[in-house]
Amino acid sequence: MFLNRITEEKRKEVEGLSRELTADDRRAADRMSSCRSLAKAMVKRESPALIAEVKPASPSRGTIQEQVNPVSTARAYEAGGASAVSVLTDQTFFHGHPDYLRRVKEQVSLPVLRKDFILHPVQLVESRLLGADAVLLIAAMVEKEALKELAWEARRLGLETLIEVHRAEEIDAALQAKPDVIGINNRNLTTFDTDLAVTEELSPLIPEGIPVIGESGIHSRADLERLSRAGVEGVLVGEYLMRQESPERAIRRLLAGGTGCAEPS
Ligand SMILES: O=P(O)(O)OC[C@@H](O)[C@@H](O)c1c[nH]c2ccccc12
Repeated sequence: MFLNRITEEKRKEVEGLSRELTADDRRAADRMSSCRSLAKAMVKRESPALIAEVKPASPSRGTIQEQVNPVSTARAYEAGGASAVSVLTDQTFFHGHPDYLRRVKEQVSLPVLRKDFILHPVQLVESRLLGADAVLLIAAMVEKEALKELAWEARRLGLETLIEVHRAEEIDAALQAKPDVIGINNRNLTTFDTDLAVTEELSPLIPEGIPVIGESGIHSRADLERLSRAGVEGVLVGEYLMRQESPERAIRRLLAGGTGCAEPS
């Protein structure tokens, strides 16, 4: 199962990081601060706020974009009107890279979300050093107490948290960890089935006052409107944007209406 494989892989990375990060690195992370807020960027205007993702590949789709230039992609996202950028830093399954995040943070002025599989605090220190403003935590990946501790440690380091749920049973653990943003993943990380109905079912179960975003499987203006009707403040879009010749125009179309059709390539 995918989550088990990824957990195994991440445990190895955690061992490496624990050896590599020096006491100086850890002190530097403690002193860093961020002034770009993902949660504040999720305020609802006419259409939901858009988090645009730099996603070179995925386990369900294989390679999405062969030659990725994370900086020009993120710049195009910003120019098109995205409210935040998400950067996959996992190399093994998503062909991302930690350095992509560092470079994107330097070159765009939007809040930057680190998309990876975090199960140990040392990955939060690394995220802070890379310049992440927020990190993804996946409720299905860790026990309830561990989720709380990771979220607490993230906050201590000045990182916001996007806590992701896919099943109603995970919502309580997510809320107890006091996330800055809740993400409802429309994709099941075991079967990779993706269904926008997941956001429609779970969104009413989340109390007011915390920004909610719908994640995965958004390919058109109609999809975005559907999630907007389900009450989300934001949406997270990866593959669709990575396949567009002009991600900038694609975002404009998603946010401003139009046909929602993919551009001819
Ligand atoms: O490419 P899509 O279908 O637009 O999905 C983006 C994003 O939601 C997806 O990449 C994602 C959601 N949760 C994750 C957790 C880890 C890695 C990736 C993800």
